[in-house]
Amino acid sequence: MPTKESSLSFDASILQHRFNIPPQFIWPDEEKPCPEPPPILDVPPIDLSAFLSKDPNCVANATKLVDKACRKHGFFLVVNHGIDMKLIEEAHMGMELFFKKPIEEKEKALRRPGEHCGYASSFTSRFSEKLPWKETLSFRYSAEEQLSNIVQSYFLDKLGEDNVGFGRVCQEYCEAMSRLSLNVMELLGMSLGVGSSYYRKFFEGNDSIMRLNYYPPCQKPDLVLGTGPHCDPTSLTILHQDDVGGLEVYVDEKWHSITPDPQAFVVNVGDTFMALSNGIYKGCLHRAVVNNKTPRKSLAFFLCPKSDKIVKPPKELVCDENSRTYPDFTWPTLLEFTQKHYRSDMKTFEAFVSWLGNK
Ligand SMILES: C=C1C[C@]23C[C@H]1CC[C@H]2[C@]1(C)CCC[C@@](C)(C(=O)O)[C@H]1[C@@H]3C(=O)O
Ligand SMILES: O=C(O)CCC(=O)C(=O)O
Ligand SMILES: [Fe+2]
Repeated sequence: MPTKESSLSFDASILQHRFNIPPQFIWPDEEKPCPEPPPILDVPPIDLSAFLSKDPNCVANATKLVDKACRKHGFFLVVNHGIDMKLIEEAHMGMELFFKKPIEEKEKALRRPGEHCGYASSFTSRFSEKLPWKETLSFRYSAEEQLSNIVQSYFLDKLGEDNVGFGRVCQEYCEAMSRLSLNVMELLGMSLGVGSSYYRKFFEGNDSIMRLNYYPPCQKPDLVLGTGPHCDPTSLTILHQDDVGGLEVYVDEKWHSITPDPQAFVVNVGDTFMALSNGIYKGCLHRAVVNNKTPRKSLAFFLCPKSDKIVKPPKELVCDENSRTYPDFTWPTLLEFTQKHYRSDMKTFEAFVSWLGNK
């Protein structure tokens, strides 16, 4: 994990107008964006309220669609989710205002080496090549009662009074995402045949990560990537993208785009849930491309278990035909691996398992 300090700071307000892209941002030919717009992935929207109504036909339909999607690529859309559109719009507006602030103000929350929270501008001090064309702000959310104001306190402490209003919006947004995640965990539990409460209980006290992604325009969008190809090492990602487009998923040996739908959340399985399902459901490969005209924003809620939870599949999913696929681990160990030892990509979990074995 290269951590040498780089003199280059990704001041989006400057870089987005440059035609000569610094080489650190240029990806190798085999990883560059597709020369032509990729095909659209046909992802069936899952009606979450219908599933939660417990109507047998709705439950059967939702679990069938989720099971097929998660065995194949780990992505699905959730609609009729019950999250207030006003809250989503407030989060996007707050993000727009935050990332337009002067870099000196954003860097009050600068991510420190080895930590996952904070503001980062394309990780210039973290990686020395294939830099992502994005700014991010990441912070911790906990569903535990005694940490019920952790998000707003983070904004006040790191970014000051001016940002406390946005901190309140992010606090409410994370609470809504936590509720939504637990409902999706009921759906995944039913789809895997272990019942609606198994995974819901596992994530009740979740200790998750919220990430705001801001992708400035780039004058040479075919040379760079907003976010490089990867599987999320976390358990479940609930992502809301704006209407610009740029999220791509690797399915059937080729990249596909996910059409933006403001009424929908994109949900994807991460490596940790892959382990919780004993490899039955797959974490899937995805990335984000940028364009030369419009900034793109996405809100990514990464559901993670409490630090003391042992990640292992329920016994119902372990049998002679499907023996244990991965060793027991805790999420903080995998998180530390991604922050201090390995840059997450499409092979993170494989690298983590061998690193664990050699510890
Ligand atoms: C635990 C995490 C590490 C990353 C943020 C969350 C889940 C996704 C990971 C990430 C986005 C995968 C691509 C590489 C990465 C470095 C990035 O582009 O931001 C990853 C995040 C991280 O390590 O900060
Ligand atoms: O911005 C997007 O659409 C994808 C971002 C992503 O994959 C991530 O932050 O893990
Ligand atoms: Fe991701």
